[in-house]
Amino acid sequence: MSHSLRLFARRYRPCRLPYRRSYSVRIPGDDGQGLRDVKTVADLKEWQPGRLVSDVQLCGWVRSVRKSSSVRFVDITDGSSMRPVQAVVDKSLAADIRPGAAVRLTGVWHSSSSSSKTPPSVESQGGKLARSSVAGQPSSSDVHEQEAAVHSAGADQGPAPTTAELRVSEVEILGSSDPQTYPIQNKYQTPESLRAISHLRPRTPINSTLLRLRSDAMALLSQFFFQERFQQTHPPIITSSDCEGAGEAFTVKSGGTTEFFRDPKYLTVSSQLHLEALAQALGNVWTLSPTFRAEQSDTSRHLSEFYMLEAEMSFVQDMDEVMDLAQRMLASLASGLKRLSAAQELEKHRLDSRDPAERLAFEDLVDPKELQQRWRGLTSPKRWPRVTYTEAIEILQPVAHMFEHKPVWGSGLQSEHEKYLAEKIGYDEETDAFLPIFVTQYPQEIKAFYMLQSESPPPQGQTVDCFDLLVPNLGELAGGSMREHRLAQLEDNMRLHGLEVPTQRKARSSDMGWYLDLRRWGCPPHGGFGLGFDRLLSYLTGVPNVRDVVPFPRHFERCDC
Ligand SMILES: NC(=O)C[C@H](N)C(=O)O
Repeated sequence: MSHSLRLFARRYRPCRLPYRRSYSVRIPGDDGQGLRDVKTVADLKEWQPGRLVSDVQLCGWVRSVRKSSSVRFVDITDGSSMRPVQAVVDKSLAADIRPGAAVRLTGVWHSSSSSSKTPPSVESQGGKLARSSVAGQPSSSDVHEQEAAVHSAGADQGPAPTTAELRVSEVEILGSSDPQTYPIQNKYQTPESLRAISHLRPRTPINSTLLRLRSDAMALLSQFFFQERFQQTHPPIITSSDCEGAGEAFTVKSGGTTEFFRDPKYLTVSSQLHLEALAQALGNVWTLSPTFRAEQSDTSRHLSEFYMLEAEMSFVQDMDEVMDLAQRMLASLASGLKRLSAAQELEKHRLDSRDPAERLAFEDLVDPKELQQRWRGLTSPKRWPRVTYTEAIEILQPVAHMFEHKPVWGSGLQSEHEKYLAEKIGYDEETDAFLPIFVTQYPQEIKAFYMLQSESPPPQGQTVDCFDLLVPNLGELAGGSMREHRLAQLEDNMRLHGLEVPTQRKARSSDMGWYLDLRRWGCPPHGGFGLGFDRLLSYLTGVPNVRDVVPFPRHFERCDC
């Protein structure tokens, strides 16, 4: 090594980065090397070091404050668990600890039985008595009272067993809050009223848990596809085509007077066409991307901006393989979620909730028995039922009087039909479960131009190799198909659907020439599906309105912040 190189090497010798904790909980002596894996409130609540530990630092938001004559019982959350952790703060230090405030508290962590001051019974705004569970000790897990709502009561009583808590010696207010104006109340707030404050809604216990479940689901899906050797890809959001057939597109406009991209462009209604291009290079691909539809449907199932999970498989000839993948993916997701805290907390705290406001919030969700039937169906080892569209119409026609729209071969299935089929065909008596069902081979005319014609259509008319995945209450959760991979047939399909078939490839073309190109060079048989991620979450959690599983919902006439 030359002298100058040696000097350079010495000067820029790699050194260990100084370790800075960026977690909400800090345990003294933890050098970040994983000696103690206590990083969040969720970890802290579980932590049983078997001794008192001083200088524990806890950052979080105050969920509630309860008063006794000498101390304040403060519930602190950092968003990592549905239930807060309890901090006990001397009255003299607690003046600015208010619901909603961001704080850093330092103190001694007690995780075993010791003597402590016993707090009062507390009464909520609604006048209902909120009880604590452990020998009269307020526990972070069962009462959530606004400071303003709490009546100071009773003298201190003798020693009692305690739950885990931080006995605080130092208080820092990192972001103050005025409880008189703070819109998140510890009383029941309807889903509609919370939707009007979507920037604050995630601070409520159920909504923050739903967002954690959403995050868990994304991680599990990434893991699933990674193990299946699918490549995760990023198809574009701005696209040149609005004629995919999936729904009304939003047009993209810049502020200026000229057309920014020369031709009109749109927000994507589905990543499928671009995924097909990527699948022809990478094999099997998937994405979980924002998708936009300008439909004016003001229903509990529709959003203008939603996340769609789409997968595309190359060298697949049999649509059963695509449906098998969809089933395997959902089963793996549901069983993975069951092992993680967000789903477990939603299930457990629905049963053990003592706070009247929280109980009311849980009552807004689908009945727990039905929810269990859904999860049992999703994780069932049985193959989910598969019926053709023609068979589905035959099932629906004898009960046509039950529906507003007549089930007729050649027309699309209405959501009332889909829900009926899902309940009728999907219910598995043996396991008391709702298996999702696949309805396959719809008439060609009512489906998108890219779908492959079925080889043996029914006498009623031509069908295509496609499927919809239906579940009770929600209807369509996913849709997929085999794609027409032959150029001439694809062009015919486009004409049949009234789409212009581009004759020449033009530079910067906004037509479908690029999509036809894919058929010109090495296009194997392929197929895939798209699944409404937000709908899936609403199905899994029992949240009846898809607007409540999305942090910032956008839908017809609403795009608040
Ligand atoms: N990737 C897919 O198959 C989804 C389909 N393009 C749809 O929008 O329903």
